[in-house]
Amino acid sequence: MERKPIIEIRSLSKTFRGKNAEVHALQDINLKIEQGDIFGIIGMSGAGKSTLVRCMNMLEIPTEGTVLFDGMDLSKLNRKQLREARRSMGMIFQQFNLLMQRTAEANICFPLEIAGVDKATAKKRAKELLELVGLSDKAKSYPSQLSGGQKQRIAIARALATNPKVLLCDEATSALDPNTTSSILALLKDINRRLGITIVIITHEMRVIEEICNRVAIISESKIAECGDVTEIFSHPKTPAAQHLVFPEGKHTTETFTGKHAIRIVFNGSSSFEPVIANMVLEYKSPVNILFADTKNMDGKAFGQIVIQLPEDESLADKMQRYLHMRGLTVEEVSGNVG
Ligand SMILES: Nc1ncnc2c1ncn2[C@@H]1O[C@H](COP(=O)(O)OP(=O)(O)OP(=O)(O)O)[C@@H](O)[C@H]1O
Repeated sequence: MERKPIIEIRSLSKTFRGKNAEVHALQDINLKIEQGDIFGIIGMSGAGKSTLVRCMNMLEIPTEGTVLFDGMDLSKLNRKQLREARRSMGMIFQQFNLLMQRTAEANICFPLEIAGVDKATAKKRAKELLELVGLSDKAKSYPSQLSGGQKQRIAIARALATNPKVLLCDEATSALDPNTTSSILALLKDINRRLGITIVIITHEMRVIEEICNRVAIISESKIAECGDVTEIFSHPKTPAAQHLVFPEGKHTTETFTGKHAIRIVFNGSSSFEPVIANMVLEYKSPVNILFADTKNMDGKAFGQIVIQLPEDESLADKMQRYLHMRGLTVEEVSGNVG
């Protein structure tokens, strides 16, 4: 059953007009982000990711096209309505953007003060949120006294203060070390599960998509190159932009397979990361030649591809192919370049 889109983008383009030149930052973008998604938008630097996320809350006004938030066309709202809609979309940034002269607690209270919430209620909410992000003991600390990961936790608490339906994250982990990145991603996942908040993540890091997203859009040169379930895109990247992200340069082989019975095994997450080829060799007591391999283990599931050369013997090669099929793997004969 299709869930309701919380954000829908239709035929969106954004052109920046400078004195001498125009930059087409986004061209004909169409996207549906459904309620409860952790939706990743990945692309190289300059691809248009930040512009896209800023168009979602109208921090950037699209040149053409429509942004529907919870069914409302944002371009049709008056200023007051747009302010209200924006309160339903929290945002966090790479550089945290905390107010340095305010304590952690006062930073979290800030959007509530702007929304006209009384001080006591705002403080109570800040206390709950500090607990949620695991920093109850830092209420009175100033940003300069906090680590990067702690600052991002405070920024997340602040973004959640007004009970948003969506949390927009613009490179939220790019300034953090790998361990801190993991802990922030785990917190975002927890927020998504416990509070049902839809999360949109802009990133240039594959690991962010791998660790927490269920849907992904790959943006390349101002356009959406591919969009879909993370498992589907990772197992069958179709466009060069997606292939480049999933199997980065250097991992491709330029070798040409001319021999008989070269097969490509695609791991699409439906099988666990068991040593399937080793087991097959043991079962049939005949070696196979691994010609190319690029697999990754995500959540205990295997993704990627391996190209192997099966034995010359037709009936044995046939049996081996069936063995692999039985284990839920996609197997196809290849010749030529597999990269
Ligand atoms: N305010 C602006 N005025 C003019 N050009 C802009 C403006 N903002 C972005 N651009 C241009 O639009 C293009 C897309 O930029 P954007 O910041 O959205 O990319 P990005 O994918 O987020 O890249 P990065 O990860 O490096 O931030 C770039 O060519 C950028 O120079």
